[in-house]
Amino acid sequence: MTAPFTPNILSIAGTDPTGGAGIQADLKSIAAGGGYGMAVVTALVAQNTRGVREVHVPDTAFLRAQLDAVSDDVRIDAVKIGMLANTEVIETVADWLGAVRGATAQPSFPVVLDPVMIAASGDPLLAPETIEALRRLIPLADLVTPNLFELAELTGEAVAADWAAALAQGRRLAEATGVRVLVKGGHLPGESAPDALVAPGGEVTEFAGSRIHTPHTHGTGCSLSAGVATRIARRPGDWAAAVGEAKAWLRESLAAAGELSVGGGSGPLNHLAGLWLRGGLETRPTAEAVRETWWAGIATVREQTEQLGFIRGLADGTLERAHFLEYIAQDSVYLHAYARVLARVSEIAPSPEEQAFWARAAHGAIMGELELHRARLGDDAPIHVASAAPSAATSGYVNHLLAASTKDYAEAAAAVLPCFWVYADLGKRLVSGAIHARAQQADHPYAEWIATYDDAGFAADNETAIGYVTAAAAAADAATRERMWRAFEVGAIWEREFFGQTPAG
Ligand SMILES: Nc1ncnc2c1ncn2[C@@H]1O[C@H](COP(=O)(O)OP(=O)(O)O)[C@@H](O)[C@H]1O
Ligand SMILES: Cc1ncc(COP(=O)(O)OP(=O)(O)O)c(N)n1
Repeated sequence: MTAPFTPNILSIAGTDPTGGAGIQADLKSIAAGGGYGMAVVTALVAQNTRGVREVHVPDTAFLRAQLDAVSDDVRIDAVKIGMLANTEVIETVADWLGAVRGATAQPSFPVVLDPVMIAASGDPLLAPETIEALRRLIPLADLVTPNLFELAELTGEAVAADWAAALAQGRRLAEATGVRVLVKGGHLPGESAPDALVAPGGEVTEFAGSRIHTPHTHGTGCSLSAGVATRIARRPGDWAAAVGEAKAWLRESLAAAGELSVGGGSGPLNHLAGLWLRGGLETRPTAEAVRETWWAGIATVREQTEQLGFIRGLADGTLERAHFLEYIAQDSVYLHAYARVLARVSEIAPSPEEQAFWARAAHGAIMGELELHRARLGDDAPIHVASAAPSAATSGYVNHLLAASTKDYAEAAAAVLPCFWVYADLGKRLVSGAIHARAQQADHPYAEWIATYDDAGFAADNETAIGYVTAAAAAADAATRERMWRAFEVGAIWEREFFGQTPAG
């Protein structure tokens, strides 16, 4: 699976410490649209949901330093410009755009300009004498997104009283500047809140929308423009799609604004409501993390298994043959049932690859292993060994597997995994002499049996089984993952009980 393209989106705007407008809103909007958000602050605004209290505009040399810090290091895929406060700020941003956009280090990127002038509360966010400088900035943008008041200021006309008048003003602005205009109808009276893209040639693409009845519209313009910048970076050139998708997202965020409880005035959008609804809040581990956690989770059981008299005796060669044969007999009984469970796992596997893998494992268990065991029993095996009744440990283990196999694929596959993983690990440690050096000597009484653990094919199958089960666990919801872990853990405990069932302990 290829990773989705995550565009780097830079917001150049003022702040809102309550998080509803300005840079704080932009970053949420960018994240909600699938972008990586970056922010250069033009002005620090002491505001909340009720209004603006104070504005502090830092030295523009520092503004330029922030802009350069970003462009000297990071590929910029789109820029959204919001509050610019005064002429000096506008000119600093214009100079920086002229210097970096299209330069070798920074290929051209789209610019969305939200010509912020006043907050919804009526407080000014741009010095009035600055309108002319803002008009000069527009040709550097690819899209300008004025609300009705800003449109009127930029065209030098009265505020449009209806949608037709707003569109006509938008056409005049687009023609005069040569830049496409997004005319926004959020401040229109009535039941509709339409928007329209107006191209410099006069072509209009309308985006209808009914009015959402909520007082919480703080930061809609900021959020929409940042959302369009994010989407145009993902789909270069398709402005209609970028606006359409951003508006759809804005509408669901506006509709969910009432779920928040932020301030006593006009509250913010619920920027991530749609994502939370569809994706939830749960963090899912990677398959690698599941592998690590589960293996560590059965560390004590694995250690106890390795300390069993049976395993120590098998390693150092002191295991009594009668106990060995008893184990082999129970293993044969177990493998009959295990093969059936593996066949069931294959039957309910979600992909043909997994289906084939588990079916092959079932075949291996019933054929290869049983043949091996028959051969291992030898002439001295008492008759009853070949047709042994299941012991308590064997029955317990088999019942656990059978019960899991009546559940879903996730739980069934997790239950059968310890028989791959614990067995393969124990075998590797036995063969390598890690449990006892004697296990590596050719005259070891169980040398031939120990050698069977050193099987590259089984080691590869073990990795495949771990891969399928941990991937299923990583993709599962928390409750299913917990059931899988329990099935796996209990399976590992039964592995220990199974190895420890002979009088060797
Ligand atoms: N009550 C509302 N219902 C539906 N959409 C709205 C509402 N208020 C604003 N919008 C939408 O929010 C976006 C911003 O519009 P607007 O409020 O006009 O700009 P600004 O926030 O810059 O003043 C537009 O897409 C507009 O259609
Ligand atoms: C720092 C800052 N920038 C812009 C605005 C205006 O945001 P807008 O999206 O137009 O929403 P309202 O505030 O008008 O509801 C702002 N308030 N602060």
